[in-house]
Amino acid sequence: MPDLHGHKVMEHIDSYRLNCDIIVVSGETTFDHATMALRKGAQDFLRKPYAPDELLRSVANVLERRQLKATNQSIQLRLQASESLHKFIVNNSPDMIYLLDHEGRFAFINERVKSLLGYDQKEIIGEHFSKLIHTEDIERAHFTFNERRAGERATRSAELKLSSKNNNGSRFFDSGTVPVELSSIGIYTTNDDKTKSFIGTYGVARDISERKQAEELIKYQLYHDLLTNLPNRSLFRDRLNMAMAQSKRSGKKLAIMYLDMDRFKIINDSLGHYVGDELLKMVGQRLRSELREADTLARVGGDEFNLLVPEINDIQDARNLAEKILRLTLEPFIIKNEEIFISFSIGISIYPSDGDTKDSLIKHADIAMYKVKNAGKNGYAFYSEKMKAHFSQSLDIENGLRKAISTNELCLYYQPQFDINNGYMKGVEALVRWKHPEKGTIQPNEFISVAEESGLIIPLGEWVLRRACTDIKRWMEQEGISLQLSVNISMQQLEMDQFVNKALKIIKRHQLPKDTLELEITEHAIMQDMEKAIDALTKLSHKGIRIAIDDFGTGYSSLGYLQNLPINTLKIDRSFVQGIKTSEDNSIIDAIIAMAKGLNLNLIAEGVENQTQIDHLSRAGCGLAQGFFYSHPVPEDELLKFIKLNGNTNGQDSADTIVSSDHDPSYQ
Ligand SMILES: Nc1nc2c(ncn2[C@@H]2O[C@@H]3COP(=O)(O)O[C@H]4[C@@H](O)[C@H](n5cnc6c(=O)[nH]c(N)nc65)O[C@@H]4COP(=O)(O)O[C@H]3[C@H]2O)c(=O)[nH]1
Repeated sequence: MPDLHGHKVMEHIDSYRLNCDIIVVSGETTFDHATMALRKGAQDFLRKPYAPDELLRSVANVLERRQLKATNQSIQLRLQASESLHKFIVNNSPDMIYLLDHEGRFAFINERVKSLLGYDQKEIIGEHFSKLIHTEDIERAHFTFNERRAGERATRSAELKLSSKNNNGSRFFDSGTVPVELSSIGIYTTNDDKTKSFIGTYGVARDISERKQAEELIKYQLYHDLLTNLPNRSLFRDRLNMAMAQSKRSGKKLAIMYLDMDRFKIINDSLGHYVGDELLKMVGQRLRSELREADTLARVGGDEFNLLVPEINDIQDARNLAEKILRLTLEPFIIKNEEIFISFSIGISIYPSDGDTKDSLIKHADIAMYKVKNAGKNGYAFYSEKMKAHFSQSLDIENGLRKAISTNELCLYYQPQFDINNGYMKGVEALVRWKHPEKGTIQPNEFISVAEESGLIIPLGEWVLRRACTDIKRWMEQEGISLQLSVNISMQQLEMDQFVNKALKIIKRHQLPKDTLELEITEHAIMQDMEKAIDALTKLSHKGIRIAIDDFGTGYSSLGYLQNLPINTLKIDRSFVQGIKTSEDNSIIDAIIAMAKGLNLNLIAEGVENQTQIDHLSRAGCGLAQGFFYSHPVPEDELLKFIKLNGNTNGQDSADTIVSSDHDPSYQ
């Protein structure tokens, strides 16, 4: 190359990064020249003159090196790819992967530590594992890692709680804490003498927050009422157990309150289940917000709540709280723009004086609550031993009555009703009796109230109505007797949505003439739910069923409400009739009769026992009467015997015989 220096050629090759190897063949023989050429990238330097073999060897060497270099490069590339693949896999693992040295310090941790606990990897490398363990679990963590040192096998996985960097990660189950399932394997090296030395720990920690959350939810559901989010019966009993143990130690009393929402069923039935549910939620919230942290309010049934008040000084504390709860119900609850007023019947039992087991305390509070219900609701009562005797008696009656309805132990007696002026029998009132196989005949006063409390009045009332209609229909068809029939119904029956339809069905099936049946309901019962009463009674009245107000004068004694009700008859209560002693001093009963006449209602006096009463009633203008003066309630056969004897069907003849019966123990 006469015009170009070899170095220039090499610079050119270098600047264009030409993929070729250079062997310099030069006439320059100095050492400097040769090193310069090699420094600039020549693979070999041959001095001229050279032997061809020498050049061939040099080319072969360069080619061989070139081949080796290419192989080396490809191995390196593969290694790099494999390393980044492993790095990718490790760092993108859903689990935290770590390596501890023999002192328990992190030698490696994957990137998962950032998303899981908020730390950068470099903040953790070199730190002791305890930095990541929640303080509660430090001891367990040490145990886990030490256990691993005892053998080569992986430890059984342990559940631990880790702490996050900033204790406010919202994704964490319990703020700042991440539950993990951790497994670890000891790493050992084999010494020259074949013994093994521990050099560290390799392990994986898996986030189990979701599983724990699900477990926690299941646990919550087991111990809470999901509608109100209040504790349920199980949790209440647990807390009561604990509170009793605490009371035993401290010597302080505790109170249990059994709260039953009055008339919830009616609200639920009339306004619908949505309103009922909302009401329960709102009631729970209102009560809860006024209680102390340590008190436990639980929902234990549809409309029943239990309240545990631990550590009271004396029963005055419980009294104050019960009064406060009743005050809280004075404000209405507003649901769907509707104002709903509620009240509670509250029974209270005190530990240790009213029981030393949780069952007895709860039961006694329940008994006291029933006492309040029977006394007119909306109040509270403390349990007493006397209540228990009454309660167990009621329970016996309830159980017996339940059986009696299905085994036909009930029967009907009939008490005739007479026209005062001519003595004609106009109708009969059906009165239920319980023919107890051991106790003999039981009077309704002993079981009607229990039937009402227990809800048994519904099947009982249905049985009475059906049987009375069957009887009167038979008398009409077989004996040619035509009488009016009075049947008692209770408010609970009226409140039942299906009652009207059921009653109409029974009457239709028996094809009773219009106006034959008169349903009697007490003034007091109507007042319990005036709206419902008006609605149901109006429907019945439109179908030709007569309505009578029983025990008139004992309730509100106001005629104002009567104008809204489809009433045909007022039954003057026995107490007024029995007040008639002489013919002069009877202003109250005279006023009642005058009012009824003013409203154009039929009047029937109950409990007439003597001629003086008859005379006065007749003078005052009361048309009908029933009572022992004429007849006690009698069984069907006696009634029919009397009618046959007197030919006394619906006012054809006059009654001059007093009907009596030795079947009824009330006859004297
Ligand atoms: N001292 C006295 N008492 C007289 C006289 N005349 C009648 N009585 C009694 O007065 C009660 C009249 O029935 P009530 O006012 O409807 O009062 C009834 C009624 O409220 C209820 N009852 C009876 N049967 C039924 C029924 O089938 N359904 C419902 N819901 N209640 C019923 O039980 C109450 C008591 O019934 P009974 O024991 O049969 O008592 C009857 C009757 O025996 C009298 O001259 N003097």
